[in-house]
Amino acid sequence: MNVATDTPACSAFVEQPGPVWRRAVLKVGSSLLAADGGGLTPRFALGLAQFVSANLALGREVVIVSSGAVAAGRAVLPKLADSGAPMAARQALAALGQAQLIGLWQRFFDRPVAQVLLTHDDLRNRRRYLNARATLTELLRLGTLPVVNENDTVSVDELKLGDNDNLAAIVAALIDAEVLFIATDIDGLYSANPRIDPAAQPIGSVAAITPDLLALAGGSGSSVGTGGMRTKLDAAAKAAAAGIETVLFNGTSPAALRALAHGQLLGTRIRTGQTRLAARKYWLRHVPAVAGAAIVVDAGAARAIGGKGASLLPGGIVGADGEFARGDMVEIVCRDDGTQHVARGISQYSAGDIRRIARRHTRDIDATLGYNYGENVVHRDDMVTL
Ligand SMILES: Nc1ncnc2c1ncn2[C@@H]1O[C@H](COP(=O)(O)OP(=O)(O)O)[C@@H](O)[C@H]1O
Ligand SMILES: N[C@@H](CCC(=O)OP(=O)(O)O)C(=O)O
Repeated sequence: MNVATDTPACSAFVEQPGPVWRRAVLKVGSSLLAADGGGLTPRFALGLAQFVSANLALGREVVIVSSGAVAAGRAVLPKLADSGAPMAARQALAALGQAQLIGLWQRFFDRPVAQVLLTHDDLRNRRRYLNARATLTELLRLGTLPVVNENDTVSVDELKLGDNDNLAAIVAALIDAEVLFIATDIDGLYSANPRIDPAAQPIGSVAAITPDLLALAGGSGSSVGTGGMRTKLDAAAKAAAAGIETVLFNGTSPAALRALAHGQLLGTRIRTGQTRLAARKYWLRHVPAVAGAAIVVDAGAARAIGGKGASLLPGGIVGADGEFARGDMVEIVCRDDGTQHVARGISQYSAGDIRRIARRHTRDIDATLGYNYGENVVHRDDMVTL
């Protein structure tokens, strides 16, 4: 197997302490997986897989967001890559390459690799967002390694996320990760694209993603990459808004991988100071609730939510006002002693379902509805008290 050599620019970055984390997303770009310009190669994937394995062995959880399906597909059917139907051809290439991509990752791990393909709609629609979150969380609980990609085969241009840097940031927020690691073919963020400007200076840490900073970021440096540094900074901004730190490092560099293995970092840390909890609570406090929608609870549930920060279970629910869907933001009110606004949060069940399971034990949800989305009608992480 080829051993990657450090790129000269790597020495420009100074080693610094890396983040402390328990759950992370690792985004791996096509530039690393199809590095030789042909199909997929294990050349750099192996080092990244070792990084993942070492962390899994420490009890940490990792979701990989992996690009490379289109590049892999191109190698399977080179003629298709040059044919005249770009959209359908790209989608066909993604379908061909995706199987190879999962095969590549599975080679490195004893634990099962789970393929998760997401579309823009899955992440926009709150119900599907919650379903994607539930599936990914379950896959982690089961000890599998989820490998996520955009479902390029069904996403047409207008509906595409388009780049996996942003998809990875959304997935990081979705699973409540502490860190988004973006492995790419360059050592980190520079003051300009160093492939074009040899005077470009390394930027080891970023505390705010400003328009000036975004202006430094150029496009992709390879024939297989999408978006270049710009989409990475957009992704870092998205992650930061959810209180998640982003780390950019060179997945081709043994020195960068060595540093990570020792809890250090050679690359760029993007931390804006927003904590995850503060970001989530801010969002929960400010996203509009469905007009006229409320879950009505009894005084005991109101006390448990307000005093102990408990999740809301069906047993403490009296009823539901208005109409809302699973995934909607709703008020939680108590009318036992006048009307008291207790909290607001994301309901795991629709208004109709809640009316049917109100006052029942959690174990009866399945028998009552014929399905269940878990015992919590509103999970405490999805709720802010008022
Ligand atoms: N300011 C910058 N700092 C570092 N890299 C930059 C900058 N501007 C543009 N780039 C380019 O971004 C590329 C990485 O993005 P990309 O090719 O999309 O890779 P990936 O496939 O890993 O997503 C680098 O190889 C580099 O050419
Ligand atoms: N979903 C596409 C990758 C899109 C993308 O963002 O690529 P990259 O810039 O290499 O991370 C694929 O698997 O080919």
